[in-house]
Amino acid sequence: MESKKNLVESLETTNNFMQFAMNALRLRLQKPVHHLEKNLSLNSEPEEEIELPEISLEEVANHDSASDCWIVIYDRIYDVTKFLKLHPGGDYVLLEHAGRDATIAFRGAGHSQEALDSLKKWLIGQLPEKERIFRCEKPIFKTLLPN
Ligand code: HEM
Repeated sequence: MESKKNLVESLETTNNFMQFAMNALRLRLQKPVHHLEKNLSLNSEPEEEIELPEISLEEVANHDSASDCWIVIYDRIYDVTKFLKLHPGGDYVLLEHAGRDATIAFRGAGHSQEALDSLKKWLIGQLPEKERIFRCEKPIFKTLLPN
């Protein structure tokens, strides 16, 4: 009887310990992930908060031609009109996305770090908070965001 009681006690202790360990692990996992989410970018330097003018998708859609070409990449707006003829991937891939979101195509093309850095040159604004899907509280994914 005594040994049964001991066994039950020991099982309870083990159970408590396992719960404690699981909670500790959960906390341990939460911390770095949260930290990473905040700072994830291809550059090693932490992302700076940039004050950019807000431009809606409706406004972006007005700039959809070779003489006036805006595209959206990771919730930011780029005026690529002057870049069309310079783009190593050709102007047509940019024109296909004129006035629209080009993030998936941009990501799919597997651009280099240099290409990601060069985005800044054409940056003119960002989507309003409610239209963002990457740089927002519950993004689709947070990896590979350019600064
Ligand atoms: C402002 C936006 C963009 C910038 C600054 C940019 C920049 C560049 C750069 C610098 C390269 C040379 C290779 C590299 O360094 O990765 C490149 C290649 C390429 N880009 Fe873009 N790109 C932009 C948007 C896009 C978009 C929206 C697409 C859509 C599919 C695209 C498709 C390609 C492809 C297919 C290549 C490979 C060309 C080849 O190797 O023959 N790019 N881009």
